[in-house]
Amino acid sequence: MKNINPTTTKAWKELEDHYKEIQVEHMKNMFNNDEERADKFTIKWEDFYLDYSKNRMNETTGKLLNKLAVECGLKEAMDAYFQGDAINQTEGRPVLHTALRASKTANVQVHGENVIPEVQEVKEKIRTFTDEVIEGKRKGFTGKKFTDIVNIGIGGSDLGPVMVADSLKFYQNHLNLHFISNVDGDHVHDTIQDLNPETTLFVIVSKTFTTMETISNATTVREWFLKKAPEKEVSKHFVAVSTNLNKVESFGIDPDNIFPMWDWVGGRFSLWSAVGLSVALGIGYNNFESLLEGARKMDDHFRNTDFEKNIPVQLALISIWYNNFFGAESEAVIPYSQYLDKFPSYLQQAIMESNGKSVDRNGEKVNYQTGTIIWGEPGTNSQHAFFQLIHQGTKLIPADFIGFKESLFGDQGHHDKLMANYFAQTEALLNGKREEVVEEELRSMRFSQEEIDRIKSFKVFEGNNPTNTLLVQKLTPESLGKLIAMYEHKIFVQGVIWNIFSYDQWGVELGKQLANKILSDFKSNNSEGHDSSTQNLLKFYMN
Ligand SMILES: O=P(O)(O)OC[C@H]1O[C@](O)(CO)[C@@H](O)[C@@H]1O
Repeated sequence: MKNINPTTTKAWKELEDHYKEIQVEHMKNMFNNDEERADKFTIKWEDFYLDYSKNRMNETTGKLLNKLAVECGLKEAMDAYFQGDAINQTEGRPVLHTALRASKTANVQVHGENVIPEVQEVKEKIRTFTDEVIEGKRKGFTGKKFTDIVNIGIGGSDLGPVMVADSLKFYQNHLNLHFISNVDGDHVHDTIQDLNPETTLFVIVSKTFTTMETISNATTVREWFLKKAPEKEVSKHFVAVSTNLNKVESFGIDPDNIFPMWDWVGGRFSLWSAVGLSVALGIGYNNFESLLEGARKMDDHFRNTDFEKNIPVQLALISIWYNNFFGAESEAVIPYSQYLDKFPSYLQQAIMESNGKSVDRNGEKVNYQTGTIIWGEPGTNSQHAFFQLIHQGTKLIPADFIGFKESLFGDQGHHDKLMANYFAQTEALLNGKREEVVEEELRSMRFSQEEIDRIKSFKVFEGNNPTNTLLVQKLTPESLGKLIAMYEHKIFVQGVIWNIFSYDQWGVELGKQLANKILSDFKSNNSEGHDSSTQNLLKFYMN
């Protein structure tokens, strides 16, 4: 991979000059001056329709952004990513979540060995296990069928599975899924209080099996279970997903109940592995396979499509355009589906843990902005919460609008209302509302000229707010797989151009270390050795 400071490329310099022209242009005029604009900035692929014409860009912008990608060596980097080069250099590992959904006949080499047969073996294990639990062949210690599945994990070992389980709830079978992540005891106790140990299966997910939150929650749950069942029955009710087989066994989990994962899969990209076991249990193995199939199709699209028509590449470049040239700090993701409620928080980890870096691949401090802040909520709820700021605030907030042509329950009346809002918002953000229109409207409502002059400025919308509109046929396991993989590849492209390592997360370590120190301070009632603010707070807490 090339280690190029993107600001030193020719394309960057040209984009800086070009920005000065675009910055003062209103998108409304861009549409008025070019009848074909919408078609030019649309990518149709499978059941995805991406319209990115409502962005503050023209054809020159597109060309320069693509040139930037070429100069930063994106194509070579993509080859390195898919073929298993150790692109996670600070941890010396390849980044191969794509291998988890590759076809059976693929050949992906890690340290000279094809990993696909191993991946297939674990998938078979997931299939057999989930079928047995769903069909009631695998039973609890009193011979009853399982009714509840509890996933215990945090970060990538929670957010991916919980988001997918929530998003695909429509496809869920009779098993009830629960997720425990926070080390807050109220989370675990609130969850287990209504559960029956005889019919509950616990899936402990931790890549390292050392994470404080997960091990604490798993231990609490195990103690709770042992109040009702003898020790030997743990094997019927506890399974684990991890790379750390020794630690799992010493926790007391039967080796047959361990689903391995690999260090070449990052936690926040691991839902495609056995980390998705709870999902497979909840929606059945075939639906889980469809999720993977969708992601594989997006991998193929990303790998084999020219940059100009490549969905993840275009989304990444547009995001860089706003982040690095317009100075936008955040991006909103607004799914028009209540089922995608957890999608923005899933993306927060995926995007911010990956690209929230300030040192480049040469170990130098960067002199440009990197990772964006991600936030969002489903439409239409978000419209009644924070859209005021997007429409009339002082900040530029590019937004992705994700919608579906078909609703799942088929209530067309509701769906039309939902989608009317989805289309209306992007139109309003684009066009805004001019002063003359406001005046006209107030006049027709019989406001006096004096009143009109007093209030009209508050009712003006400048518009020119950028959005990407992604319209997908229907929310299915396959289309969700495509959607997640689309953002995964967007993350990759941005990391390449920003010349940062997207697949480590050293920034979360310091807090963990200090928490362990403070925990031991509690035991000895010691508040010394901290800054005076922390010291005062510790004293107040401990006394
Ligand atoms: O799966 P583990 O090892 O318990 O780690 C959980 C999470 O902790 C992190 O390392 C840091 O938050 C994430 O990257 C990871 O997804």
